[in-house]
Amino acid sequence: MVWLQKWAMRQKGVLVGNAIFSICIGLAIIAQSYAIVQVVNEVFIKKSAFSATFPYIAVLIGAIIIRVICTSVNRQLGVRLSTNVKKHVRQSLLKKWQQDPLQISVKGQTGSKVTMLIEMIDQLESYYRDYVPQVIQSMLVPFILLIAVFMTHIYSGLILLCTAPLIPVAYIIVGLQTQKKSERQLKELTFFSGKFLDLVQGLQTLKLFGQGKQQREELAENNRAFQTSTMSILKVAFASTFFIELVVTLGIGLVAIEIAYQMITFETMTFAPAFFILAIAPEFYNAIKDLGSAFHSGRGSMAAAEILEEELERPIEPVKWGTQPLEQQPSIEIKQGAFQYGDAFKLEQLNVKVPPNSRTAIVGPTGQGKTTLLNILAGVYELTEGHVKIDGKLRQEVSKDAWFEQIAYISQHPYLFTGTIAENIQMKKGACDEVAIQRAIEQAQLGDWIATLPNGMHTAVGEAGRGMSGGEKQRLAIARAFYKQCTIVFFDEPTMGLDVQTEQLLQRVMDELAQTRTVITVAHRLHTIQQADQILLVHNGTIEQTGTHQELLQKSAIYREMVGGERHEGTC
Ligand SMILES: Nc1ncnc2c1ncn2[C@@H]1O[C@H](COP(=O)(O)OP(=O)(O)OP(=O)(O)O)[C@@H](O)[C@H]1O
Repeated sequence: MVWLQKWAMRQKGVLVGNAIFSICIGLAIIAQSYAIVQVVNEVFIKKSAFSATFPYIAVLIGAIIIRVICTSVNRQLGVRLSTNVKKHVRQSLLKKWQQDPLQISVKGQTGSKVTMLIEMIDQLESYYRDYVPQVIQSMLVPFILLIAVFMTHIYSGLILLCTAPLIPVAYIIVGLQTQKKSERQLKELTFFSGKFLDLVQGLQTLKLFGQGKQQREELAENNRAFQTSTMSILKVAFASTFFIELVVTLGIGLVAIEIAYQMITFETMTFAPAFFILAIAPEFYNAIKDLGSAFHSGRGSMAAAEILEEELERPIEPVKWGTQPLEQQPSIEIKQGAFQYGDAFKLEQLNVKVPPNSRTAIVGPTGQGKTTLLNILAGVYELTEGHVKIDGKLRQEVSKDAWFEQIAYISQHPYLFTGTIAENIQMKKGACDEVAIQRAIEQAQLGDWIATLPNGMHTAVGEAGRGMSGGEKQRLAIARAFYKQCTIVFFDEPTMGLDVQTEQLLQRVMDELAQTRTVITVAHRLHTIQQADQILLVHNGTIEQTGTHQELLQKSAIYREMVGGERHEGTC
């Protein structure tokens, strides 16, 4: 709530406009009621000529026009408020994610991020478009009407004053009851959207593993849970509407009885003020009641706000960069480094030296932090302790652009964009340097395969590389590294899925890449490991051993075990 208000307060001009037009609405209601009362008074009580009512009819028409215009302007101001706030929240979220897009992209579901950026921010709309303008209107209009009633007849004013708070009380009770439910509903929606996107992306894998039916049932179950929580919120909302209507009817009834006593029994009131109060009373309650419908939609925004606030406040540790250029193929060094994913997993006592133009293999049992170490070296993650040096300089002194110009990163599942093979290699759309791309294709040993394609390097690859084998995708990613003329290659070697021929082909390509470049590989294959100048054995949350293949065979039992497994099974 405070977070939502904070964003609204940044739009002071719109809020002041809302207040001014709300005061105008209050005054227009008084003028409208006064004019109606005077018309009836002139025609039925005073029995005047109809022409005597003309000035009041003019006031009545004027008041109605002003009321309609002010209400419409207030709505437009609400739309402007919500558009401005949504734009600013979206910008803040993007700005936060841009602090370290690499880190953000490797963490969490893509679907959840998309839901957060689009649907969740859209859910803020009802709070700013309906709720905030209505709160301002529902505070000012009843206040103005109450003053008018008090000035006309004090006891009627007191009845309105005593019964009116019951309406907000009902809303508060409903709000408290629905808060937890709407938070749960939103979490279910986020989970549902994320899961749906994941299922669509992984449809082929699920079908191949015969998991289609089970996933369909799970999705239906999530859908039912979302439906149930929506219905339980609606139930509370309907019950509250009944209670509020009861309060309004009783309030107007009490005012009417009191006025009747004043007019008939005590004869202390004439027709005109009595009718004026009766005309104002429903307007008074309606102005407070309108808050209700806006309040319900406002509550939905609060749950979204909580999730967005949490995301915006969540600290991220962006990798720190500086401005110094890199003039040569740099060395990389980690000194006394430590890294932690929340409380879950920790790597510590990291000490690594990677000289230029050397081959480093990162090995270790599964889940020990090999990819994490590769990501630290590549500048995807920041150390929580210690420091990284590039070319002898602290990483926070080196220019980020200079670093990313030097490196290529080949992950286990390289992403291929919609576009041609050439566009995928040069990593941008449009005209390309065909000679350089052809050279990279040949170096990545993709030439024969591309020659069989109808449009050669200009053949389109489908979204996410559909239509290409795992080995072809890997080689296309390697072609990117050749084309880029990088000096350091980070490679997360695929653990499985490549046939022996493709594997040998990849090895030859990697050997060629390594001739003039620094290559740092998460290695699973004996060939890669044996070729390395140094091997980092990641185990028990640290780099347990460093050395060549022969040295590690002598020093480490776990290494001997892993390499022994490789001889039999093909991978470590
Ligand atoms: N973004 C993340 N947030 C929290 N924990 C993570 C994250 N990424 C990885 N982990 C955890 O950190 C540990 C190390 O993961 P990492 O991928 O570096 O291991 P690995 O040795 O490369 O594994 P594998 O050989 O199976 O690829 C694992 O326990 C993993 O579950």
